[in-house]
Amino acid sequence: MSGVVLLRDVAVGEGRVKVAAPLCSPTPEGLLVEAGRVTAAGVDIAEWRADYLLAARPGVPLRELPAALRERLGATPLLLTVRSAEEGGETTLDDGAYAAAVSALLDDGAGDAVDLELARGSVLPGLVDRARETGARVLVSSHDVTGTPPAAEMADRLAAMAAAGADVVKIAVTARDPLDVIALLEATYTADRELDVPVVTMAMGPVGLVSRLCGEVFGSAVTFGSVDRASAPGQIDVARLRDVVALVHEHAAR
Ligand SMILES: O=C1C[C@@](O)(C(=O)O)C[C@@H](O)[C@@H]1O
Repeated sequence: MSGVVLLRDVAVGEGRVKVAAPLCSPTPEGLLVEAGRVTAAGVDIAEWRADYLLAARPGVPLRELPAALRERLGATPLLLTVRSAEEGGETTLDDGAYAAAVSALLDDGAGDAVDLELARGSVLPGLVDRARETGARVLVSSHDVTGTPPAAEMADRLAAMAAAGADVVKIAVTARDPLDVIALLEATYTADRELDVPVVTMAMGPVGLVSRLCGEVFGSAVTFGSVDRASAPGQIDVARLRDVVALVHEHAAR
């Protein structure tokens, strides 16, 4: 049975599914405004999708920004993410440049947790160590922007993330058919029973929306919605998402 990970005061893997929303602005000024709006919207976790800024301003040092973002977010935990183009993000960095970008942001104190892509195999162990040194919790992730692998393959991938040292494991796939969503939910259920870390899953796209609502029943600990701007297909407004997640917690939890 999955464990619980504390991000500031937010217990991931316990009780109601936690609602996360991305900060996607490509400018520091825009990010600070977005951080204020996301916090005011009452999300449980803010995800800084730093790939938008890194792609718009390659090589620009960001030293004061993480601290300013932190201050703007108050008690809301911050998940740092540099998402690669192959996984639905904006950056086209080779493994070395990806590791350098993530490490620099970690060193500047940019995250209570950091998202590290499983596919970054060769630099992943070093980044896991670096995150631990900075006190950030490690979420290892995998995104399929074209389709949905078989349930067993998704469950294996989630297990590989846990074996790589993840505190939280996460998979996002693209659903083209309701059976894709069923496969994702089966993998979620299996991983939640077999792993001792919180599991986070979602099916992207309109068919996948239902997977963002029912996580507590199948064993997914976090769902992603949007405040101003979606970072993936199928995200809905966090206010409505929070209501549904609370409804499930109240009436339909396992
Ligand atoms: O991994 C995820 C989940 C996500 O892809 C989604 O489908 O909501 C959105 C991303 O910002 C985040 O990093």
